[in-house]
Amino acid sequence: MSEHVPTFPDLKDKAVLITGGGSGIGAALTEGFAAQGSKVAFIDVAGAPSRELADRLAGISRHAPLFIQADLTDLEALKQAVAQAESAHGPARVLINNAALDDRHELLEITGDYWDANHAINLRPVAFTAQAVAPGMIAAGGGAIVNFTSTSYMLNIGAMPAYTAAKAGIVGLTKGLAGRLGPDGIRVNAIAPGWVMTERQKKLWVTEEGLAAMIERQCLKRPIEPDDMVGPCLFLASNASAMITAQVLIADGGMM
Ligand SMILES: NC(=O)c1ccc[n+]([C@@H]2O[C@H](COP(=O)([O-])OP(=O)(O)OC[C@H]3O[C@@H](n4cnc5c(N)ncnc54)[C@H](O)[C@@H]3O)[C@@H](O)[C@H]2O)c1
Repeated sequence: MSEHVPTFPDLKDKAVLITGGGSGIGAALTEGFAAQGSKVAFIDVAGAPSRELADRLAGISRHAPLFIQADLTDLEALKQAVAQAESAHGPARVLINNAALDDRHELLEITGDYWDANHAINLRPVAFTAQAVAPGMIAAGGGAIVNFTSTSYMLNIGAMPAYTAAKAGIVGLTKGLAGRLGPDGIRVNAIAPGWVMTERQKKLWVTEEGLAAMIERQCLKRPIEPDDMVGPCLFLASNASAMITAQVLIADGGMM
């Protein structure tokens, strides 16, 4: 974990639920909240990397993170996963909507079914995880929700229209949820990362030239790592951001 991440005392022993927390940025967040002493539960469809992460963190965390295997495109499974987290740790006081699938797709080839399946992971779970968590969070006295959007939707990228539409939708949803849940003491914000060097990105899309071109456009001249998302997310989850809601925090090394 990066040494530049401070401690947020209010996150200690707090129930935190993270979607897609088994790999990529989500794994860094799982580790980051566990390092704060939070009671972390994470939902992920991928069993092997998630179990490996949970096992590794169990020995070094104040609370062993709880891995719940579920497919978030299945709304019943999503609800059951949230209920399982709640019965283990109590109502979530922090929800991080991080899971996504950034498959590339061609506008001229996509079907209605593809579009729906894409939004079933990239947009719908943000709403329905918030819906499932909200009653417990409200009863517990409030909390914070952080949704992961992306700078990709602001960059006119042509290679993934359903994904970027979903990511733009998350911004609208963030503001709608903030308006609806603010009176109940729940803050809702979004983080828009730039291009983050996860294992998936490196395996599928990162090339030396592509990365160099991105860094050329950033003010800060180094690649963005998953750990770089931890500090902004802890900040928006903690009381340090007590009067911040309905906002999008761009974490892209200064490209936008
Ligand atoms: N990596 C980037 O460059 C980048 C840039 C901008 C925004 N983001 C956003 O940050 C977030 C994390 O991205 P990432 O790059 O770490 O993604 P990733 O693909 O590396 O990890 C996503 C996680 O979500 C899980 N997941 C996928 N489908 C699921 C499903 N149906 N049910 C449950 N879990 C599922 C995966 O198993 C995985 O653990 C996403 O919201 C993404 O849109 C990433």
